[in-house]
Amino acid sequence: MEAGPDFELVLGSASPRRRELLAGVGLAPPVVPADVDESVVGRPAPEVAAVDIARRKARALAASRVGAAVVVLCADTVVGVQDEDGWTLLGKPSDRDEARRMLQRLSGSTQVVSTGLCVARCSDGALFDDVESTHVTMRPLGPDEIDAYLDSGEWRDKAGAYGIQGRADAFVVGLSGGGFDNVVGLPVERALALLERAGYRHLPDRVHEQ
Ligand SMILES: Cc1cn([C@H]2C[C@H](O)[C@@H](COP(=O)(O)OP(=O)(O)OP(=O)(O)O)O2)c(=O)[nH]c1=O
Repeated sequence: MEAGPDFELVLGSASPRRRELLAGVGLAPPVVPADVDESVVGRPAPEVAAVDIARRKARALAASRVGAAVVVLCADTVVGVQDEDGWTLLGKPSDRDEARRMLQRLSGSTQVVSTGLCVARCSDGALFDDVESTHVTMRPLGPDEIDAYLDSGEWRDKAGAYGIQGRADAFVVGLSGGGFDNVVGLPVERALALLERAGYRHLPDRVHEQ
């Protein structure tokens, strides 16, 4: 017999992609976005920054639910490119010009897309985190192609100014080391495993079968 509280799940994210990915495995939790400072200090590796920001989101949402039988799942997706000076992290572009610069930087290179996960168990304040990283290689993009992509508007609200789940799929020539779902914003199997660690019981059956 399972012991412990029967936790309610809350998705701490405004991202429609995360909601859809969870819905794909039969989970439709209520959504409560976290509003936190997503800035990073120095030049951390993308997996470090992604977990750090996901933890900030989870802590912020747990703070108003102290002692409740609730687990809050938060995530953060960061695109990182590395050169001789270290990592440059690309978050969500603030405007079209920044989106253009990001796409020019990503053109013809391999980037690391990391999604950090953090589950806050509000009953006792425990935090559980994990991260997945996917290497994404883009072919060289011409200026006209970048302009056409910017016209589509798909760059908005997406780390690195592109969505692999849309037209930018045509830019990608290689994917390794992690999942497609991770690039879209939520490594689903990893998120389910983390929820299980936190004591959430209402997971899709296949998690328990592993
Ligand atoms: C690289 C990439 C990112 N993205 C998205 C996933 C995330 O929604 C977004 C990165 O921003 P995040 O700050 O991780 O998430 P968010 O602001 O959308 O939502 P919240 O903070 O409330 O959880 O970029 C794609 O949809 N496709 C892609 O190919």
